[in-house]
Amino acid sequence: MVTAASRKTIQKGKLMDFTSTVIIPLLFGSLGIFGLFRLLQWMRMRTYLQEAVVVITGATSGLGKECAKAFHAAGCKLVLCGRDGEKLKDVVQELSTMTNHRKNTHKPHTVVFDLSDTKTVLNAAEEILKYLGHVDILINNAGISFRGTVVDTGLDVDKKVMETNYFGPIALTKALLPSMIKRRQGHIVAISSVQGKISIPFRSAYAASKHATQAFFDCLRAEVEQYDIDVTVISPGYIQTNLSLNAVTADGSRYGVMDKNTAEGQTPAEVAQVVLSAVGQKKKEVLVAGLTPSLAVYLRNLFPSIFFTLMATRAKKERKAKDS
Ligand SMILES: NC(=O)C1=CN([C@@H]2O[C@H](COP(=O)(O)OP(=O)(O)OC[C@H]3O[C@@H](n4cnc5c(N)ncnc54)[C@H](OP(=O)(O)O)[C@@H]3O)[C@@H](O)[C@H]2O)C=CC1
Ligand SMILES: CCCCCCCCCCCCCCCC(=O)OCC(=O)COP(=O)(O)O
Repeated sequence: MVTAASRKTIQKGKLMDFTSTVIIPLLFGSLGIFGLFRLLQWMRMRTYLQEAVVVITGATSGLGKECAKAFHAAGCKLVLCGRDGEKLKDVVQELSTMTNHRKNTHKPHTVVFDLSDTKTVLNAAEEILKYLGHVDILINNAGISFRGTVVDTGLDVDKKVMETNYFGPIALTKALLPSMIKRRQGHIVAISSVQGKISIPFRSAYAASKHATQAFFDCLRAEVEQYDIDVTVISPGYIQTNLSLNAVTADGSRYGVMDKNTAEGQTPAEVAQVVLSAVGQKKKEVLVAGLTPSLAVYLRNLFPSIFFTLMATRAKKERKAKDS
């Protein structure tokens, strides 16, 4: 006779059998497949980056310097670009003392030029190609920010920000592109910003330059896919760098303030790892930001009028705080 208690024991036994024969193998199988997938991804990325010629602009500080460390440790042949030769030498020296990397690293080459001066940009591209023969990955990182109202800002300031953040990087990209097309190989990276996707008050020149960056490199991606050239646009939120200190103001002077948002942002080393992995995985675009900036991007696209109202309120509040 089958009692209620023995029926329960049979059911429990069946459940245990099911768990040990189906659920557990399935779980371990999935973990195994996931692990294998990650391992293959890592190996592909390692092969892609090892020995790759990587040009990084704005390598003297902040995100550019951390990218230099990350790509150097990955075995890339670096070309570090900046305005200040001495600062670049210091970065090279710092890289040579790095110990936590694999053995096959390379001493970086340095190129000094000002991105806001197109002629020097073109000379630099020529020098890079002459010295290394080709470029595998170009990381357009250098940039400056801006603080000021539209009404008080001279056009020369708008132009300066556009020259540094937009015309300089696109000039360098255009100068290196033909050799990439010829080789049917290359990867162009643009360090944009969340402000390439949303515009916030008192950042007109900066947000405009980053929107232009986003648009240009999106067009480029579509045009060069046929030559097997990749384009990655990275849009970070706040990073703990000198960006706000070095920002230019309405009258052209240096802002010189470390903003709270900047000081509380992600570390440049964290963001550099995201850049490395995005490049290694040939991602088309990556938003690297906290919850509020990420939500702001969605809000701008899904409910623009709410976003515009919030920005107008923010502008009034900031203006009031400044005036008082
Ligand atoms: N920090 C942040 O919160 C965020 C930064 N970004 C972007 O990250 C990128 C790197 O900035 P970040 O590291 O934060 O700031 P930093 O000010 O620390 O670094 C900027 C770099 O750009 C270089 N640079 C500036 N102007 C020129 C120029 N005319 N010619 C050549 N190089 C120049 C600087 O060189 P020098 O040492 O000579 O001044 C420096 O190496 C920028 O494109 C920025 O817009 C994006 C989102 C957020
Ligand atoms: C559904 C709820 C949505 C809530 C959204 C609220 C919107 C609030 C506005 C948030 C604005 C975020 C701005 C982020 C800007 C940013 O991360 O910029 C990165 C930079 O490039 C920094 O440069 P800066 O010179 O401005 O320091």
